[in-house]
Amino acid sequence: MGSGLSTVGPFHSLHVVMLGLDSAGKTTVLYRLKFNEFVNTVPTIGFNTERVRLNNGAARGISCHVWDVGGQEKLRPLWKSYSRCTDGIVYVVDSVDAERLDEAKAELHKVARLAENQGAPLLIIANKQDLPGSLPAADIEKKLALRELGPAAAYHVQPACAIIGEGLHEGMDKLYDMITKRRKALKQKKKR
Ligand SMILES: Nc1nc2c(ncn2[C@@H]2O[C@H](COP(=O)(O)OP(=O)(O)OP(=O)(O)O)[C@@H](O)[C@H]2O)c(=O)[nH]1
Ligand SMILES: [Mg+2]
Repeated sequence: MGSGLSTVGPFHSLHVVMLGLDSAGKTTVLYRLKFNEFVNTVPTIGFNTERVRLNNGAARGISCHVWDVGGQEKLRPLWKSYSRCTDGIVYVVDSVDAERLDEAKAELHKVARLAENQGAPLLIIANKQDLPGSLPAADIEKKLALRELGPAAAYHVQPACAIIGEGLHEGMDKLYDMITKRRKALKQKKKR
């Protein structure tokens, strides 16, 4: 896994873990980012991992090692070990599954509050925006109570559709930006 403080530059790789409830769309996101095409998925038992080349904004050309961990309830105890020392966390939410947003919130807060994840930038992917009745990003932000993660928590909520790939690279660019800002801040702190 990543050092959490690895040098970010064109010749270095980011390590990111992707979490979220079962069927949120994590594996669809992973293969969309990797192959730029829709891949029909089956529920993940264990994890998938791919190196992805980012292609948007300042993140263009950066290689990102993404770990996609199964979201079924029995697999969630694994999240802790996969998120340890990661550069950032991608949390995928099904924007039409309003009934399970409380559950999504509880699982997210559990992971974000782990001591080793304190300060790890968080990209929320508000997925399935193509479906009627999908909640907008602002509603997802409220329902997940992201502000309760504390004033220092860096996060961004990105509306997306993993089926066609809309919003994914924009979101990863935002995550990259948060990761580089955090790195700079930590460096400054060390100097003092
Ligand atoms: N309409 C729509 N369906 C999507 C989207 N993203 C994923 N899906 C569908 O949602 C279902 C679940 O997707 P997965 O990627 O397997 O979900 P997952 O989060 O990896 O699930 P687990 O592996 O069980 O944790 C699949 O049928 C996908 O095709 C989207 O943006 N829009
Ligand atoms: Mg999966």
